[in-house]
Amino acid sequence: MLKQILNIVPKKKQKALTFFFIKSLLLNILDLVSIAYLIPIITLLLDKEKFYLILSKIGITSLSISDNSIRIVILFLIIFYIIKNIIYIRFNKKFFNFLYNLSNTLSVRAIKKFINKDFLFYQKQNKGNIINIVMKVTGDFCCKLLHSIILLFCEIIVLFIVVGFLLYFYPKFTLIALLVLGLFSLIIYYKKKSDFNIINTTYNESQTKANSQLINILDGFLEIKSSNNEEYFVNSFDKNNIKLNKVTALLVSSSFNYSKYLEITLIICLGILTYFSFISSSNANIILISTLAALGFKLVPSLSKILNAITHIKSHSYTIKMLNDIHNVEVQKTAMPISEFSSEVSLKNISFDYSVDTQILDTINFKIKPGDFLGITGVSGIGKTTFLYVMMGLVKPTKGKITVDGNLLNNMSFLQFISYVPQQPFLLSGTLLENITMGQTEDEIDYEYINFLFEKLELTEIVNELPEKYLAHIQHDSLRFSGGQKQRISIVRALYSKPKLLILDEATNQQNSPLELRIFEFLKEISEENNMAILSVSHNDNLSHFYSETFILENKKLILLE
Ligand SMILES: Nc1ncnc2c1ncn2[C@@H]1O[C@H](COP(=O)(O)OP(=O)(O)OP(=O)(O)O)[C@@H](O)[C@H]1O
Repeated sequence: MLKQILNIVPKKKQKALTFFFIKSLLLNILDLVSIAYLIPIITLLLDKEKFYLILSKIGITSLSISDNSIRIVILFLIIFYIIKNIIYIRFNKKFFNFLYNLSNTLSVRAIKKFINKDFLFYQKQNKGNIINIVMKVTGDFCCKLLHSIILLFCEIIVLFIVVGFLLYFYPKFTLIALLVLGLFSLIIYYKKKSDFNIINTTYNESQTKANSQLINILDGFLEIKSSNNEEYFVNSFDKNNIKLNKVTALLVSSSFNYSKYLEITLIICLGILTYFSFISSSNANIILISTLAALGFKLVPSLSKILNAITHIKSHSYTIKMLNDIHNVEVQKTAMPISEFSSEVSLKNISFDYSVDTQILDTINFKIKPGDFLGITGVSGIGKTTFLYVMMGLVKPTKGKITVDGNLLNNMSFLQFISYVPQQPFLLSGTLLENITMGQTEDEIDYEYINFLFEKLELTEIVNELPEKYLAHIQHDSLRFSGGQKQRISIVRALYSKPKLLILDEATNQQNSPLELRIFEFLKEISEENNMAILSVSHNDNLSHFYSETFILENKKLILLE
């Protein structure tokens, strides 16, 4: 298990983790030392005479302690405690800062892994699961699992020291206490074992399901409304969310209650000890009682921390499996410096299937050159979008090769000189401007060109009506813009990056006919001016006069229409 955990923690952070472990251990030992100091002081304060008597028994006879020295010792003790606690506070601050920082590093890796994987991987992903990994699993792994493992090791070492000390001075009592506490811990462990498994599996499964149900509700608002069955969707969310909250309650209450169970056990031990007076020398009793009282301060929290740590480790072990391959970020490298697309993109004998028994494209040959305006048509579901995915470098053809300006495309990655406008326009959550400029800084933004494109796509009036203009905030899937307006905003976004090849996948099908024609007029104009190629997939025959060549996709083949 430790090996798997270390595989998840980046190498650079492993060193820091070891450092925090050592520091935590030293602080725990310092804590113990502070308690060891407390024992003679309590004894001294309770009964000075007996303290001398005990000292004489261990051979110290010449020591005389004045009230003044006691005051100094107490002052020293107070200062020692304050310093120790300040060091502890600073350590905790740094340690949690480190753990949450590590959690963030892992979340970013998880996102990178998602965004850098190939398109087919992306299509298969359950968004609820991705959100779970990025927002919860990484946090649970660092702040619950890793933290608990470090605590567990430190506390076990401290416990060994305490038990060793007790065994040396009070073997009989310690053995009985060990027996009672050991038995108690075993009972607790077996009683809670099934709970740990339930918590672990519930966190593993129900969080993803609850997230998915929530996404359904957020994204499917209108669909759910029209089904008139809101109750069903809320209940589906509730069913998983309640499971999560139940196990969290179990986990939190266990954490709180361990120390209470331990206190009961300790009190019983102390009671038995006092009642039967295990040791013959009455002088030593006061030392023993004060030792136990002082150790009780350390022992109870220490044991309670151990039980807590075990609970958290067992309950969050699911995170290891989920983050197992987090570092396998396959950044999709381009096999060649992406060519400028100065002469042609060529597809030779391309075949493609999503699975063995469903071939979509069969031995297709196709070429597009700068300045071309080509059209593709074909019945619904025949594979037009799939063909575009292959052409853009998003999915790897099963057979055949793609070349750009004669250079073979080896590794699949989105070809940078292409802008793609999909059937369903997607507006990001952000301002209208951010939706166009897609991450450009203020200095880089070409407002003049944006104004020009908005004008040509007949969006200027719409923007002018918005109080915040280009800075109007959009929620994704917002109904603030109509379907047609969203499509036009998507076309502006695609053109703004000045692509060499514009791919339109039924990108204007929500426009009224005259507007669609005007958009195509403009596209033809801009294509001629900038030598930009356009490949348009559409069912609309009225657009065919814009194309120099029209193809039809049928029976898995791309055929040129004469
Ligand atoms: N990721 C995928 N896994 C398996 N099959 C898929 C996948 N994506 C698409 N398909 C299937 O491939 C076929 C072609 O789909 P595609 O979207 O390319 O058709 P299309 O011609 O663009 O359709 P439309 O005109 O309706 O948009 C469909 O039968 C579809 O179900």
